[in-house]
Amino acid sequence: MKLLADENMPYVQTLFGDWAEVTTCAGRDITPEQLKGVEVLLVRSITQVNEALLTKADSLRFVGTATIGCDHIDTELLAQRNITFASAPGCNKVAVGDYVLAALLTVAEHKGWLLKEKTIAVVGVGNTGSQVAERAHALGMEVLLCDPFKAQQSPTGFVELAQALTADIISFHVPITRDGAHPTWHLLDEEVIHQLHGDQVLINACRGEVWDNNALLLRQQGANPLTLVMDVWEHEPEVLAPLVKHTLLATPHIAGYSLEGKARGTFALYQALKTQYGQEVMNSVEQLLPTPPITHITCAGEYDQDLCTRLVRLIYDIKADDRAFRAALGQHGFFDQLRKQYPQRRELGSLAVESTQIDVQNTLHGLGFSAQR
Ligand SMILES: NC(=O)c1ccc[n+]([C@@H]2O[C@H](COP(=O)([O-])OP(=O)(O)OC[C@H]3O[C@@H](n4cnc5c(N)ncnc54)[C@H](O)[C@@H]3O)[C@@H](O)[C@H]2O)c1
Ligand SMILES: O=C(O)[C@H](O)[C@H](O)COP(=O)(O)O
Repeated sequence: MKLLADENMPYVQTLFGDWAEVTTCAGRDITPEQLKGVEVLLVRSITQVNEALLTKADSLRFVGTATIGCDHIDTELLAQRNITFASAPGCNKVAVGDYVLAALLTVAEHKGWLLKEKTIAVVGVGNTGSQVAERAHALGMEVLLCDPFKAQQSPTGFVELAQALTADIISFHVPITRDGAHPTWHLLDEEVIHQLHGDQVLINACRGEVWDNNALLLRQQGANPLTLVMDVWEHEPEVLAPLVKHTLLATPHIAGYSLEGKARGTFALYQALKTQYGQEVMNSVEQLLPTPPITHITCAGEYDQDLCTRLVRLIYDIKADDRAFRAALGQHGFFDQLRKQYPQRRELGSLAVESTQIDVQNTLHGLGFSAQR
């Protein structure tokens, strides 16, 4: 069986190499010719799987995306052609939670804020948004949840977008949608951007098109710029370069790029594909992962935001990602290059943190660290 996979997908050879003829290539460059005779196509979010790509894909039986977002896949077309489709919901939600936590602590350091005195609005309370909300609760923040679809099912506990937009920090975790009752394309449009006040912080770790980047640039060039954390950009891999110097943190769509998150993405497709072919599956992704560089730490003393910042940076230094982005900005192909060469990043849960004080221990676990190894 011929299997073609994106080269940025770890563990493809390990999981599929014994029963498929595996070829890998750059996800943005897959051509219709390459799909001739291919039965299984495994992509990440940068491959547009549409009519144009599938013109010569006569043998294609299975398409999988090792990502949460599916906006790059024409799922109707796949259904029409009887091609099984699988994605990896939730695979990198923990990594996104880690990313936003690291961003919050860096924002707080920059602004001299105590996060427990601040309000955060989570817009989109699914897999990734819930991770962010949990960590913000553990930080002692007031958390506003905004999700009109979830609010329909359980009307208490959610706020309207207008109220969410009054929070000190607003973090976006919605899929990109252009239709329906609550489309997210340019959810943050010129009008909304204009209403925000200069002390507010915006975080986008979902899809670039949720924010109107040109309108944002205009706002940032004015008298009261916002504090911005941008992992995703309109028109990736292009970036509106002048906007970068008006961001506090800028990264190349790597919020979900923990080793665990990527491995879970490939593993979800392995399970779906093996099941389709009636084969036995390994049931845990853990056995694929190497031992993390630091596995265990004991904390003395009280919990404070500074301790939290130091512990998070031990595992994930978001400022290093930001520095690499700014250093490479403008070089040809820099965005994809940074993603391809992304260093191995582990999740906070790979570190077991112990403290003799139960409240410190509980807080650190709420932030995503493990208890015992
Ligand atoms: N930057 C990254 O590396 C990265 C990683 C993972 C996911 N993502 C993106 O983040 C998106 C969200 O991921 P997820 O796993 O949380 O998805 P999810 O489907 O679990 O949750 C999305 C939530 O958004 C809500 N929603 C939809 N439209 C809304 C609107 N107009 N206002 C408020 N809420 C709305 C939905 O009801 C749902 O609860 C993905 O679709 C993907 O595009 C990015
Ligand atoms: O939707 C997702 O899961 C994320 O956006 C994912 O992390 C993107 O990774 P990529 O497909 O760009 O490698």
